[in-house]
Amino acid sequence: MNMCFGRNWDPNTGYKERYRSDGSEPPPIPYELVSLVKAAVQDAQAILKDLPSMHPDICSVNYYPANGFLHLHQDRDESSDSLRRGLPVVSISIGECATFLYGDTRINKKLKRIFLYSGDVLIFGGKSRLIYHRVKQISQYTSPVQLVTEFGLRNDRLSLTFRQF
Ligand SMILES: O=C(O)CCC(=O)C(=O)O
Ligand SMILES: [Fe+2]
Repeated sequence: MNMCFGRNWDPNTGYKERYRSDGSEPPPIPYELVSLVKAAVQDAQAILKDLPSMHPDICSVNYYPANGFLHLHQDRDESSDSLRRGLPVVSISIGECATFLYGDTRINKKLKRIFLYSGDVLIFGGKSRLIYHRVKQISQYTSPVQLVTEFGLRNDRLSLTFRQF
């Protein structure tokens, strides 16, 4: 399940439809999140000197239930300029831990694996902008207790993925 801030993006139609299915435009990305994303990229640039800066104008929110997953894909619907410059994709994980596979190949057994826990920020850009990636599975009972008790995010995961069109 997917919803957007900033620009409308749909896994099937990409950025073609400006309006959402109810005819409304997506709300702007909250500025606190824009600042957080820019600060995360700046922090990463301290280590990866040639990681380009970006100003996010799209935030896509994915909801994963306990049995959720996301098939192998590249994020390549953005403008050719954004892709050519390798403007980073920044993704923030909330809730249950995701097993995230990635690599420069579609061959499943060659993909690398990382675990994305609640609060983790994943950044890929520069020459890694077009990596293949997928969410293999969601692990239960890995969410911070506070998310469960205060927000009822039980057995679920949200990811907020920011890009510059
Ligand atoms: O949920 C994630 O961590 C990845 C999301 C993703 O790859 C996407 O929205 O394109
Ligand atoms: Fe993606």
